[in-house]
Amino acid sequence: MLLTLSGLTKRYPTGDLALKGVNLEVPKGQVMALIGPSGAGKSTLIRCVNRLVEPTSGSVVLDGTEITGLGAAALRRARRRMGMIFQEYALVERLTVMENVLSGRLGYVGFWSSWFRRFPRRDVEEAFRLLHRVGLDHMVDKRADALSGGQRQRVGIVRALMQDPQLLLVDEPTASLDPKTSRQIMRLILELCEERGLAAIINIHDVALAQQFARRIVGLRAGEIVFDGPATELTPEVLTTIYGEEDWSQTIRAVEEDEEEAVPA
Ligand SMILES: Nc1ncnc2c1ncn2[C@@H]1O[C@H](COP(=O)(O)OP(=O)(O)OP(=O)(O)O)[C@@H](O)[C@H]1O
Repeated sequence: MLLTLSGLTKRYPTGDLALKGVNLEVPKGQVMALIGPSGAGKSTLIRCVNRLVEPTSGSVVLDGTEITGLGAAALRRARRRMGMIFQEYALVERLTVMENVLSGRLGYVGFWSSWFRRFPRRDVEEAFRLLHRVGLDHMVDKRADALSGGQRQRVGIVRALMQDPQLLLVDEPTASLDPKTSRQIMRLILELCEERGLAAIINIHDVALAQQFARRIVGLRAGEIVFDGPATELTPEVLTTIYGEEDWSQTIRAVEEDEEEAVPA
């Protein structure tokens, strides 16, 4: 098993119990969507995996390494195996696309080399290759603040992949994107995971998108897993269990199949 969460619990200093003993296993190469109402604990769960949020109790084991309990240096090494993609892109605005992408290698490159922005040639070549893959090779020298939302998210994806991770932690990747760009970004993440045998946990608000792109769906409600199964089993009854009473006929409308490529030619 690539990732095993056992009895994962998080109580914030405010007293909020955000996770109540979550058990979850993610095999190598599996892409999983995490859904649930606002405040269910989705972001907390994702952030507990790499200890951006410190779990109160329970354990996180990644590929045999117990993440909980690692000291600072070992945690830094372990985090290289987990690529993180945020909703808000988290790019450095005044740096170029290439500089933002190469910053994904900072955990590997020595302090002084990175200070002088000297990166090994193979890192630069890999960056070009990945930027080409996501359709941004013509934008390497553009500043991050000159990019559209979808382009920024692609840079964020490439930066995460530069670490050569085993697991992607993806927190609301489409929250600030229009519906068409959202589908392109989700498709791109799925394709890249497939190509590279990468596992992913994707926290996503949009149930229809989750259903369209992820085979496995995990539903969180008030800090507990209340559904774990294939997207095809996400019935109105299940959605009521996750979100409470509502009219789901609109939400689980068949998402119209669009034939666009994830990356425009
Ligand atoms: N830094 C924090 N300090 C205190 N309480 C927090 C903190 N972050 C989250 N919480 C609380 O923990 C619970 C879970 O929050 P979390 O952000 O993980 O949920 P979520 O499912 O990601 O929600 P959303 O979909 O709205 O982002 C909520 O009750 C929230 O108020």
